[in-house]
Amino acid sequence: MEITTSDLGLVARVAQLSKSYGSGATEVTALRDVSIGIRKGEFTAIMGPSGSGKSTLMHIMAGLDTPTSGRVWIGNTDISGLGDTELTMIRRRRVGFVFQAFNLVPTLDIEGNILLPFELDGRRPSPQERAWIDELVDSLGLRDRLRHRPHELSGGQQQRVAIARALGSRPELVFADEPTGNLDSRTGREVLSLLASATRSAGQSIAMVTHDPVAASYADRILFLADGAVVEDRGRSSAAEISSFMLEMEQAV
Ligand SMILES: Nc1ncnc2c1ncn2[C@@H]1O[C@H](COP(=O)(O)OP(=O)(O)OP(=O)(O)O)[C@@H](O)[C@H]1O
Repeated sequence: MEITTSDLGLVARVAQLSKSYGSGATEVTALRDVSIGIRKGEFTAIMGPSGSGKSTLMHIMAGLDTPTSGRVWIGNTDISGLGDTELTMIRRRRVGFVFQAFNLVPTLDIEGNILLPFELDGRRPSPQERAWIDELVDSLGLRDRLRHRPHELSGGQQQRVAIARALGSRPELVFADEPTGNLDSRTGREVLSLLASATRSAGQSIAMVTHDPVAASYADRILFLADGAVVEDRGRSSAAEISSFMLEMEQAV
C-alpha cells in the first residue's frame, strides 16, 4: 500500500520534481530534482536568491504550472495527471493564493472580492465563516473600504484584500508570494502575525515566498533554494540567524 501525503502529516508535496523552460541553447533549468512536503498547520517560508526557483516551485505545488518531470500532490491527490477542470476544482476548494499582482476583480467592490471564492464555489459563507471574515476585515483595517473598488485603494490596501480573500474560506493551504512586499513595516508585521495565527488557530498551512529575513522569522520552517535545489531546511529562526545564513549562502556562490 502506498503511503499517502496525509499519512506523512503533509498537505502538499513534490517528489523528484524538475522544471525546465525553453529548449536547446535557450533552455533554463528552474528546478532540479526537488522533493519536499508542506506540513499540515505549519507556516513555511521559501527563501533564496533571485532566480533560484522559488516562484516556479510555488506555482507547480499550487497546480498553476506543470513540471517537466516528477510528481505533485495536493492533499492525497496526485495532480500531475489531472485535467484542467479537475485541477481548477481542487484549487478552488483547497488552496488560497496571495500574489504580488493582487488579481483583484476591478468591477467588484472589496467585499465582493473577498467573497469571490465562495461565489465561485456556488455557496454562501456559513455563520462561522462570516465571523472569521469579519475578524479578517477588522484586523486588516478594511472595514471602511468594503464598498470601494480595488482601484480606489492603495497598493498595500489591495494586498490586504488579497490576503482576506485567500484566508476567508479557510483553505487547507495558502500560497503567498511576497505578501508583505507592498506594506509598511507595521502593517507588514500585522499581516505576518495574522498568517502565523491562521496556522495555529485554524490549522491552515501557509507557504510564503519572501526575501525578507524579518518576514521569514515568523515562519515555523524555512526552506532555502539555490540554483533550483533545496539547500537548507531549518526550523524557526531569528531574523539575524536567517540574515547570516543568507550571507553565507551568497559567499559560497
Ligand atoms: N516562463 C519562463 N520562461 C523562461 N524562463 C523562466 C520562466 N519562468 C522562470 N524562468 C526562469 O527560471 C528560473 C527560476 O525563476 P523563478 O521565477 O522561479 O525564480 P525566483 O527564485 O522566484 O526569483 P525572484 O526572487 O527573482 O522572483 C530563472 O532563471 C528564470 O529566469
